[in-house]
Amino acid sequence: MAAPSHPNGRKGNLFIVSAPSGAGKTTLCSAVLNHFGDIRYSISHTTRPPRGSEQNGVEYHFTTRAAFIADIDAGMWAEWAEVHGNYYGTSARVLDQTLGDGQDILLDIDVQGAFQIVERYPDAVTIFIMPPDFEALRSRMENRGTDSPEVIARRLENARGEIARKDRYRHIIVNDMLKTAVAEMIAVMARYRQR
Ligand SMILES: Nc1nc2c(ncn2[C@@H]2O[C@H](COP(=O)(O)OP(=O)(O)O)[C@@H](O)[C@H]2O)c(=O)[nH]1
Ligand SMILES: Nc1ncnc2c1ncn2[C@@H]1O[C@H](COP(=O)(O)OP(=O)(O)O)[C@@H](O)[C@H]1O
Repeated sequence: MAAPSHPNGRKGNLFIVSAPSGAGKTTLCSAVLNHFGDIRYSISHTTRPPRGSEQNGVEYHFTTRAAFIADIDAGMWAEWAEVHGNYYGTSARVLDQTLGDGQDILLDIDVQGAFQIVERYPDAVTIFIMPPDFEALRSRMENRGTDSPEVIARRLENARGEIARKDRYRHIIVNDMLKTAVAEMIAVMARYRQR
């Protein structure tokens, strides 16, 4: 049997990052994961189609609505939600195994999913990424060039509701200058990792 990666049998840290679409969450998470090098990224399952160069099993596990719903009934999800018209979910098995091995893990999930995880794992460290202003969200999504105008409009509409719930997060980071936001997020996470 493989030895647990943490010698004290301590559980891993569970970091949750949420943000309205276009705030820069994906960019920030990949910078932070690169920096630490030993934090696992939780690959969600989704019914949304792949965009740009996304690959199955890398950014997401892409699945069908029928398969996703069957997995709800089978109790496979630690949390799941419908976001911008698609289903997204986190595997309970992967999450419990990772934390049990003493391995830190980062979840990039929406506000509904974040609250479900906090119910189930009260020690979860929640981080909300804010854009500097609403206009930045629009221009970042437009510049990213991966979504249709209809998809962008829907995501902008949903952003207000997501931002309205930001105060339930332990940490709020404004992603104005990318470098500053990355440094801030690293500092927040490093504090928990030292405990
Ligand atoms: N509840 C939940 N939300 C997720 C999960 N994976 C991704 N999301 C959220 O779904 C939303 C849309 O993600 P995505 O389609 O990748 O677009 P993005 O907003 O541009 O990153 C974002 O708020 C993600 O944080 C998941 O497993 N569960
Ligand atoms: N601080 C920033 N300043 C300007 N552009 C940014 C910043 N952070 C991210 N971006 C850009 O904004 C777009 C959306 O970022 P992304 O990380 O995909 O957001 P999200 O995952 O939150 O939807 C990308 O094209 C990204 O390069």
